[in-house]
Amino acid sequence: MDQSKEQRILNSVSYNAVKGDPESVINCIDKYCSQYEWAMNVGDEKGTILDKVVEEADPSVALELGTYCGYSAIRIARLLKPNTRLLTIEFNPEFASIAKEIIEIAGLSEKVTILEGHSEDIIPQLKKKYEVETLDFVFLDHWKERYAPDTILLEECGLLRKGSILLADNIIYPGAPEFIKYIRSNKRFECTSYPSHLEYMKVEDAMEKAVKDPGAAAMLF
Ligand SMILES: Nc1ncnc2c1ncn2CCCCCNC(=O)c1cc(-c2ccc(F)cc2)cc(O)c1O
Ligand SMILES: [Mg+2]
Repeated sequence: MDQSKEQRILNSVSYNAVKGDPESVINCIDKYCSQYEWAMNVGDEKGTILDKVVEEADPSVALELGTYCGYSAIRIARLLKPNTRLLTIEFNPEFASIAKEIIEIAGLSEKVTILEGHSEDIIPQLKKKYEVETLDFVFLDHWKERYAPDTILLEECGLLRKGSILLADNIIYPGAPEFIKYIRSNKRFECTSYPSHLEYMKVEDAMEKAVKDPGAAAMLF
């Protein structure tokens, strides 16, 4: 049976990347996906925005929705401090298994836990089953029509605190209009748009940052 594109990405990382070096894994995936086969990794241009927001959040517990091949999980986890962790939810079992191997090659398996299943099923389990109190940072990069309902679900499950930072990919392309409508009209979130481009393409895209109750967090210190 022919290999999948995701398996070919893993082959390229396994052959070309330096084991234990997250930067070399990131560069290898970006090189492969810009030169040979486009794939829906966040990419280097939007990845730089992701890096800056992760550094701003300096999370103890981070959540990613939509692991895919693990590219953004590696970008996030490589910036995390000791004794902090990233939980990432992936619905597609093949993607989850490929991501696990690529994250292992990057040497970040200790910091990243891949949870296989639907975000709407796993989010309600985070507190009890995965010992999460609240989430400091959430990266939304799964089905675009799930961004809004899953943000509401995170709230309902008491997983967001004052100052929790959400960052959403693909606001322009493929687009997440319901999420933008919801989050920008919600007074409890302070939103910022970061114009960019679709990964590996000249197509316009953007990321949206939403900070929960920012003022309140600031008043605490
Ligand atoms: N309920 C759940 N829970 C967890 N995972 C779940 C889920 N439900 C689904 N999934 C699994 C995620 C499915 C992939 C999500 N990402 C995308 O769909 C995506 C697509 C493009 C794209 C752009 C131009 C094109 F021409 C074609 C595609 C770019 C991106 O950056 C993307 O993130
Ligand atoms: Mg995306």
